[in-house]
Amino acid sequence: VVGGEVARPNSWPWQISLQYKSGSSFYHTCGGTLIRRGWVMTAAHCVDSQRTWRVVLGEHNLNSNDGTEQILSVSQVYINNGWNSNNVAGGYDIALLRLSSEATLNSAVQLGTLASANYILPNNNPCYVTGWGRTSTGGPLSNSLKQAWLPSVDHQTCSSSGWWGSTVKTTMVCAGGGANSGCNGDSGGPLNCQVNGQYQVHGVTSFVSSSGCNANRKPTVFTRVSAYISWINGIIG
Ligand SMILES: CC(C)c1ccc(NC(=O)[C@@H]2CCCN2C(=O)[C@H](CCCC[NH3+])NC(=O)C(F)(F)F)cc1
Repeated sequence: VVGGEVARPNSWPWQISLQYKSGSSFYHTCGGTLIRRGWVMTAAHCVDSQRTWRVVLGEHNLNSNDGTEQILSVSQVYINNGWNSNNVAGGYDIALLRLSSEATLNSAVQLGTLASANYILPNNNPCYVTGWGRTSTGGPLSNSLKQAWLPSVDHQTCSSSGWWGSTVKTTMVCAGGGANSGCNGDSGGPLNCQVNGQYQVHGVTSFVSSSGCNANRKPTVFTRVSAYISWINGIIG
């Protein structure tokens, strides 16, 4: 997350850290959202390689014991059939992770509320991007979970010339486009938008400009969760 601030610990209790094993250690690689006690939603591009994954719930500082963490392994990865790892602009950048055991819900670990099927955010809807991703283009990951104010940008604006043009599809959500943005390592995490006074998960962090995370008029692009509700329900039942 570029810009914004460190979040109050566990104030986004559905945010998870997706980590992969290398040697005898695990490393943060992506974010995700806890959507059922045994299921996490993330980005397909986060899990389209063969690795040993684990999910950390109730995380705040990646490098210290907050006392609220629950570490669960991943028993199955479901990548949307439409995903093409050579074409992030094609969309379908969404995956589900079956956890090997169920999360315990408490003040630090809660389920995210997903957007309603087919719901389209109006322009400039209040939203926050959250994650442990780079804090500047090419910079380091954040030790602590960050949040940044990132109002939605409607498709008409986001797909116009000077913005993303035809790279962005209607199955995506844009947000930001100024000084604040998501950045590498925030992938797969939630775009948290306030609808009817409730924070709901409307996006899965998918891509930013390769010329810079907070490039002007290149909003952070998210998979539009409301386009995939039936796919999600078909898998988690
Ligand atoms: C032109 C279009 C197809 C296109 C648009 C944006 C990009 N962006 C990028 O490649 C930048 C640079 C590092 C990773 N990255 C990204 O945007 C990666 C997704 C890469 C998927 C492809 N392997 N996503 C993120 O960093 C994010 F924003 F989700 F946290 C690449 C291609």
